[in-house]
Amino acid sequence: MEVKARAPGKIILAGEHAVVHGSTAVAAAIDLYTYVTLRLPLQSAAENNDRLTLQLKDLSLEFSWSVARLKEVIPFDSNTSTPASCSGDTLKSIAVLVEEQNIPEEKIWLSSGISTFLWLYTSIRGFSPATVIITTELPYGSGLGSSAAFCVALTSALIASSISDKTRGEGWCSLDETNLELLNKWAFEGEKIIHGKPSGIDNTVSAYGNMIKFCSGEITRLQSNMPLRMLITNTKVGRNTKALVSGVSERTVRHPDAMKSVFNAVDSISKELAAIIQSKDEVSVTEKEESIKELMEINQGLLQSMGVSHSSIDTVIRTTLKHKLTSKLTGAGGGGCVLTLLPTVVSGTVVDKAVEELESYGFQCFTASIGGNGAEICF
Ligand SMILES: Nc1ncnc2c1ncn2[C@@H]1O[C@H](COP(=O)(O)OP(=O)(O)OP(=O)(O)O)[C@@H](O)[C@H]1O
Ligand SMILES: C[C@@](O)(CCO)CC(=O)[O-]
Ligand SMILES: [Mg+2]
Repeated sequence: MEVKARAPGKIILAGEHAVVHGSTAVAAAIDLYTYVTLRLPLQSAAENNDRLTLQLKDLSLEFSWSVARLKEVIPFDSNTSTPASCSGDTLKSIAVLVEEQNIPEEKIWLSSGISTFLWLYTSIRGFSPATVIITTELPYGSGLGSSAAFCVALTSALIASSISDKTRGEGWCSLDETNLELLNKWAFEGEKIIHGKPSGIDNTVSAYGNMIKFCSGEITRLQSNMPLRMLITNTKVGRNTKALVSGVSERTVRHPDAMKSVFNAVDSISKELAAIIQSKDEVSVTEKEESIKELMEINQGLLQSMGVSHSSIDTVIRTTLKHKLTSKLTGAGGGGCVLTLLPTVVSGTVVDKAVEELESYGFQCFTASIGGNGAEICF
């Protein structure tokens, strides 16, 4: 039997990091996906194929464990109906299984993803043999939610494999609300292994799609009433969300009052941004874009004060400003991707010039459609 699933990456328009500390944030799905194919051997062939294999196709990497080895190392404390957190001890056991795979040193950043794979797979499907094939259109560790898309696509495929009513040949279809809620909870548990202390915004927007306002786990789906075009620039500076999130927490411990004010300011920015995007007033698109530009500028300043910007991000901001375009980092920062608002009045020539200059620094620029579908499955 074969099941496929896909889940989108995301951009955060306002509120990253502060959202971990209870502020509001606004995020939208983008049309770049992570795909998972789950192949289960036929019952009769299962005894001859007793391995769990993970293929990361884009990286030409394959990892494989015998089911007997998994049973030997992972304590069986899973329960398929209620998502639970991976305990520190289980994570240590899983780390042994990951180490045995001798991941190439230059790809060692994959370890947390592979641990997450083993945790989610064995928790949801137990110790059954399978081959799981993963491909992605998202850059790894760049602020576009590659970790969340990975967790959401994987849990979608795992949950879909146990759905009895499999309507075949109908192309991509969404999951029902109950399964969406379930897979989002599992994906959040997976994100905890990768991010340490995630807010849950990335897995939620990847699971549900569209554009959302998110605050302390509460989701409001936003209906955009204006065109919103963003240029995405990948600085290609590698970074790690877990380290950046913990850096902000440490700063908050050192300066609680100052950081509280920063988080409150971000909360106001996200709420104002959500209101502008949804507003049906007579205010012109140009005026709305001017307000969004200013909010992005203030948000970037506050991200700077949280210590999560980077010289490569500053270069993108300075370069786009030369062309009168406003930018802010998106996701965890520290390098990764930067968003630049492309107002409706801006000509293609201006954008082309800005892109040419950005690419001359070795950055990669692209656009993506904003606010599309969330997780989908296909039989
Ligand atoms: N397709 C994938 N296959 C395996 N592991 C993945 C995949 N995508 C992401 N990961 C794991 O997620 C890690 C990157 O997650 P991280 O949260 O640091 O960045 P991001 O999710 O791309 O950015 P952000 O969290 O800022 O949106 C990788 O180091 C890897 O462990
Ligand atoms: C930096 C952060 O706010 C967003 C990463 O895309 C972390 C999180 O919310 O989990
Ligand atoms: Mg992430």
